[in-house]
Amino acid sequence: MLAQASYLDALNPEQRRAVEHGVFPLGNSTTSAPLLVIAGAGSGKTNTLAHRVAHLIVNGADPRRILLMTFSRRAASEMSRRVERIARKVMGDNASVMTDALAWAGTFHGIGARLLRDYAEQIGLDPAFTIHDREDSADLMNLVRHELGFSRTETRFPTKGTCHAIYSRCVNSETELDQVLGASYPWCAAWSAELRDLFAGYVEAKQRQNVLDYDDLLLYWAQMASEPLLADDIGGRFDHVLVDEYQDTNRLQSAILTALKPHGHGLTVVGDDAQSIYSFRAATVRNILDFPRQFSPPAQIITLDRNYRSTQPILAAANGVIDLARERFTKNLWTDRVSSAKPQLVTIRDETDQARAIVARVLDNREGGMKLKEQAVLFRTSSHSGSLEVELTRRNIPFVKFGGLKFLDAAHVKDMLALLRFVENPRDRVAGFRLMQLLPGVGPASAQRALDHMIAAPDPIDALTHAPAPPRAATDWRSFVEVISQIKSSHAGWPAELELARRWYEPHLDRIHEDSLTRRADLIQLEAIASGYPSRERFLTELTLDPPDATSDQSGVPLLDEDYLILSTIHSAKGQEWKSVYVLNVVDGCMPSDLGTGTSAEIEEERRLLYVAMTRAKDDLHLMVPQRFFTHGQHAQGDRHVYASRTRFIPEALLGLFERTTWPQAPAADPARTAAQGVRMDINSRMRAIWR
Ligand SMILES: Nc1ncnc2c1ncn2[C@@H]1O[C@H](COP(=O)(O)OP(=O)(O)OP(=O)(O)O)[C@@H](O)[C@H]1O
Repeated sequence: MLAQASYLDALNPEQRRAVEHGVFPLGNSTTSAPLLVIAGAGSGKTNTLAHRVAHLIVNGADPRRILLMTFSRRAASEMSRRVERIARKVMGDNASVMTDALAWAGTFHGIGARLLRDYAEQIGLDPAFTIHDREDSADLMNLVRHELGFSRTETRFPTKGTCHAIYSRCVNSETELDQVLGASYPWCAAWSAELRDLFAGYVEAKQRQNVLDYDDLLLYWAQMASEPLLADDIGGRFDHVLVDEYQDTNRLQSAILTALKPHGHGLTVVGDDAQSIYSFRAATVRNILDFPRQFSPPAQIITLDRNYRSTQPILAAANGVIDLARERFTKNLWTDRVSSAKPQLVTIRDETDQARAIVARVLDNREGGMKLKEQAVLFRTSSHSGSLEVELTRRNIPFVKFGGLKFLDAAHVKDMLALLRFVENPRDRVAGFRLMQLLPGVGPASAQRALDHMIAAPDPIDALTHAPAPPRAATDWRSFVEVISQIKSSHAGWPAELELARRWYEPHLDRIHEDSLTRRADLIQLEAIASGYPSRERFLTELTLDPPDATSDQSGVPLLDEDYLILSTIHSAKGQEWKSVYVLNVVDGCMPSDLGTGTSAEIEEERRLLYVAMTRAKDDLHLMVPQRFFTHGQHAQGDRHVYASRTRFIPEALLGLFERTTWPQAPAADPARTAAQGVRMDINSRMRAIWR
């Protein structure tokens, strides 16, 4: 007998089929045939996956043998919480014991890092490897580029960021360098031979320093899984492997899955091709399309096409937008949430008015009882929310911004993490370079000498202790060496060592940054975050792979019971929903972005982005169309205002799906502004007249 299933009653028949697929009675919960759930926006994908995991556990699956991979750490912990809530209905307090044991829930990269440490010895890795984020990787690329003399070439060699992006594209999409250059970086094609040398040098440098970059976590994992015995061993650790947001995985990720579960037993993937928005990270929608036929017999497909989130008019408009996509696989969504309010297409003068219009609307909603937290403003690029942030600050309206500058991107937070990373792995040159150059009197040459001295030694920290101090930095050098050895000898222990690190760093912080007071607050916050991790290694790994979202210029994420408006890039809004949603700058040049209008594949991805943004709204959707907006120096002309037109993704034929409004509601109501618009002056001739 299956464990009582009344907790599944709220699910619709398709969701329920997906949840119950291949779940066997208690004690016999082994494996099931592969399952693909194609789930449209708001069709309860996350809900269904959480129920499936709970259902597996309730029916005897061992939570320690469930591998659950999500797109972000936030999504993984949210999923674990939901699983517990569902399982609790059947198991009572025992549920938390079981869900706490869901140790293998995380992102692909995070899980990869853990497995690589577990198998390090067998694959020739030192398990104490540290992980470079994208900026560190670009810095290391830069060091190698410099060593090879490419930074001194006559015509300009691609920047470190571009070099790293090309490298990353090659390894993630498993594509030859020349092909990547031809397709995505034609202006760098002449540097093919040098780039090849650079990438070879970069790989050797990483290995000498015992560091892995983001891409390596998948690349090494895929390599490890290409050895059948190891693949078998890793695959054998898990009875069930479930993957969310499968549309945003790349070829390496699908190769890893196939290697772990060649017959697809126990494998469940969930995704929506209409929401695929990460092709710039080499994600490929083909992973979803090809999934069923990879197995024999093919995977079972269950489609969820009932949307529970949005009202019918919002869904009709979103369907209209995605209907115009060149290629589509999922069906249109339907809902029974009736409403007479169509989504609004709001024409406004410029970005300042856009901000004022939104604030007015947000406050109106709040008057009507809708919390700020139930409202979100979404945008294509982090910089687009500038005017709005000013308006909100001016009006004293609290907000939290997701996406864009991350907490960990702030220089001072990176400095502290570099210190911990250097203790963890003293061969990590990027970390060492960063730290040593914080000391007054230490430049690149003396830092390089010290690091060279260390790299050859069997005990690099001991070598550092005995290295001669750079002549102009004697005192600072001594306290630097001291703090490194103190943390290394772990007298303080984790996480207390962070306080040691901070005390060492604070005088440098005060010297380097004028706003050191706010930055200190970030460091305290970092200590609070650290206390949630069992060890220095786990803290560094998890934080590097999936940094917290809050920006450092706020005083930290507000407490849960406070109310605040959500500002988010569309990419970071993935998987979320709000009662009322405003989308900024729904104009050509922003959506599609100026940077994304190259190929038709890029344009299609921009269309899906608008679709993702629109499908976040439950009751109320406003698409803002400023007639003038400000672009940042991508063009020869630099920063400037341009006249914008409504996005091409909403052509005339779709206008009937929207209510068209302007703001301020009656333009004539502001006679001063209307009058001012009629004024024409010739200041040039007045200026000339001064001198004649
Ligand atoms: N069977 C159901 N009955 C009622 N409401 C449901 C049901 N399934 C899901 N929902 C509700 O629908 C909304 C969307 O669910 P969920 O967030 O799981 O969707 P999703 O498919 O992950 O969305 P997206 O892919 O767009 O992020 C949630 O508010 C959820 O509570």
